[in-house]
Amino acid sequence: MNRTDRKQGITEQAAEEVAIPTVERVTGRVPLPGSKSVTHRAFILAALSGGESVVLNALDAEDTRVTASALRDLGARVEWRGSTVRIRPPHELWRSPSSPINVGNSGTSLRLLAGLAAAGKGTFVFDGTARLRERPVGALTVALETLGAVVRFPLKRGYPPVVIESDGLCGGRVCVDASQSSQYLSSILLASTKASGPVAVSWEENVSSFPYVEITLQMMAQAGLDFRKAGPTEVVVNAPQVVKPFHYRVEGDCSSASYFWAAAALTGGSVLTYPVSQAALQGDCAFLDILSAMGCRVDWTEEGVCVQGPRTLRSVDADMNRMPDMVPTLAVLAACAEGASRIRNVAHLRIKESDRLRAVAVELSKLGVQVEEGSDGLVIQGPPRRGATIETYEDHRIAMAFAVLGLRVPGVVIRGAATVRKSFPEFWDTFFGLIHGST
Ligand SMILES: O=C(O)C1=C[C@@H](OP(=O)(O)O)[C@@H](O)[C@H](O)C1
Ligand SMILES: C=C(OP(=O)(O)O)C(=O)O
Repeated sequence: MNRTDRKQGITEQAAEEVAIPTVERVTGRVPLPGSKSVTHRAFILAALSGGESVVLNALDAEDTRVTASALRDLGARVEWRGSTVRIRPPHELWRSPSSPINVGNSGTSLRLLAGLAAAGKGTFVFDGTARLRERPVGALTVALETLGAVVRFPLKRGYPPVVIESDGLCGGRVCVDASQSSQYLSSILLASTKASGPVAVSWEENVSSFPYVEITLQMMAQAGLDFRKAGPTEVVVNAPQVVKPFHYRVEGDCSSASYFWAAAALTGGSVLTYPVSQAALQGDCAFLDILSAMGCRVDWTEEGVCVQGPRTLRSVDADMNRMPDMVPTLAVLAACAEGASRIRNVAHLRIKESDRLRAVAVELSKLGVQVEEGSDGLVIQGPPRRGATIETYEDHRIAMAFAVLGLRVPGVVIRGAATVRKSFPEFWDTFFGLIHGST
């Protein structure tokens, strides 16, 4: 792909290989798509409502389309116009689709929808890509069984395809093992609102990615659902409840913003991402604290947040358990920082779209960066010494993070670039728009 092609719009051409030009300083403004996590939850809360709800600024990407189409399979009416989505759940309980519900490689869709379906009556089968079949769901189904569902795994115990037979969930007590994924706990919390009686949902302290559970609880509260904290690791959800139909505006996606913050950080430039506010629900906004620790200047404005990169990035030692999706972004910054950086406590990165610890380690090594791969983290010591063609393992976050690194390292080519469609279909247009306006 040459520069002229790039100007004509990468996304339309679904380019598989994209060469990244180096840029002196990246400066500019970047409009953000709606948050993926908030969009998934807004759709599911709409499906729990008693009439038509409207979701504004919804993220239109592969994964949120997966959730929308699964809700259709379950009998909801979903009308998508631009970034406005109208959802009306069926009058009766969820219907059992005649064929498996295909959730692609969207872990959030699989886990949140499995709970939602189990709250209905019938037989529900969830399946997806080859990679999804390697992403576990067993601890969630154990919790659903505690609440009365019957679960089968036709291929491999604990992994999709998963068959859920349910006659509705009962009330009671359930302890969720969310050490592999917070999505199990989010799923049980949402599904519990449809149980036949109140559900005391508890968890161990080792929940991974806990801020996503906080998004779930905050959005349940915004939707008017009744629940109370019964201790540091327990919430009692009142049930059965119906959400009042609502209009909801989705905030900008902080995880998508991170690539542009990183572009400023790596090039000593300055990028404003908007709309996003300090009151954002997403835990990934805390990535800004890490950028500050690395020497960036972070300024919140009325519109959004501006990141300005330093002359030299400082290394960090960071526990990234609470924001796993930010690890590829942090890894490429660490590769250009002074000294060795350590990324800790993210074993759950091995069960994402790719094994992200392995993918980051292998691809950084190709660039001549020294990387030590541990069972649950990485030690990274730059600088990158050469360009290379980067494999993306069908993982959108590997594609976007290494594109940013290419702004500093001559000769980086991203192979499998179209994978960004999972969470950010306009990524390449936004990225090249920004760098063409920069020096
Ligand atoms: O609930 C969510 O919206 C998500 C939770 C996180 O997954 P895990 O809890 O499995 O780490 C995150 O990685 C994913 O991108 C979105
Ligand atoms: C892990 C991710 O998503 P999911 O778990 O929904 O597939 C992600 O977007 O990085």
